[in-house]
Amino acid sequence: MKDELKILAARTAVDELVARGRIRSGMKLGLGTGSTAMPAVRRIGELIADGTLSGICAVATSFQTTIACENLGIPVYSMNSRQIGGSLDLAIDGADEISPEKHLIKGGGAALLLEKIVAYNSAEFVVVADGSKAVSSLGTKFALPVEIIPEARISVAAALKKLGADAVLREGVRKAGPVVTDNGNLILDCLWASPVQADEMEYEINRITGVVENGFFTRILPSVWIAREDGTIDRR
Ligand SMILES: O=C[C@H](O)[C@H](O)[C@H](O)COP(=O)(O)O
Repeated sequence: MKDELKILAARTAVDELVARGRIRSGMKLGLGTGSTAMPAVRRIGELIADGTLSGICAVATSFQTTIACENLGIPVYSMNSRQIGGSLDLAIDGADEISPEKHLIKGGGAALLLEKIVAYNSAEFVVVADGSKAVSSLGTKFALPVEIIPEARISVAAALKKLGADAVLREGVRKAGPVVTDNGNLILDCLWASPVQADEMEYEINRITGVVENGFFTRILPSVWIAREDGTIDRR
């Protein structure tokens, strides 16, 4: 059921954005990571294949999405390429949690760094999700991913403790040892005993030496498509 809702949110968002001209031929698009972003990527691939969209230049936010784009025939470029020039027209992605003020937690798939570079350098940011992602507050349920330089594992965990967070090193699944991100870093997953002010915490965590990025996304206001269990779409 949840998978169907993810597909519904993703496809509805892409189709409405195309119908309203917010996704157009020739655009530079950021493509997110994860099980909800993927059907959006697939839909964009279909619209390229049937000729509805042409001249799309995409930036993928992970190896997973890069491989999907290769399979779907979506042209992928680096943010630094001449075609992209460091900024995008629109980025579309999933989220792990969405607060009422549309602050996000992202990075459940450890792709937060490139996702944030892409989102924060896009003129428009679109988030697609199933209803389970809409929450009343952030910090106490889904652990905030923090990408760190491996050598700073202990010192960053201690600094996060001073910010009230219990930080746990993310372990690999079907791999001995920790998760290593696409950028060669580690992930600390952080939980607080009570809800946190995400915009302040996004800033404070990134001041810790050895932190590369954290999964709070508060500095760009996304347009959100959430598929509810009854099959309706909540647009925020
Ligand atoms: O690192 C992964 C990303 O931030 C994902 O967009 C996020 O974890 C949501 O993933 P999913 O749509 O699979 O729940």
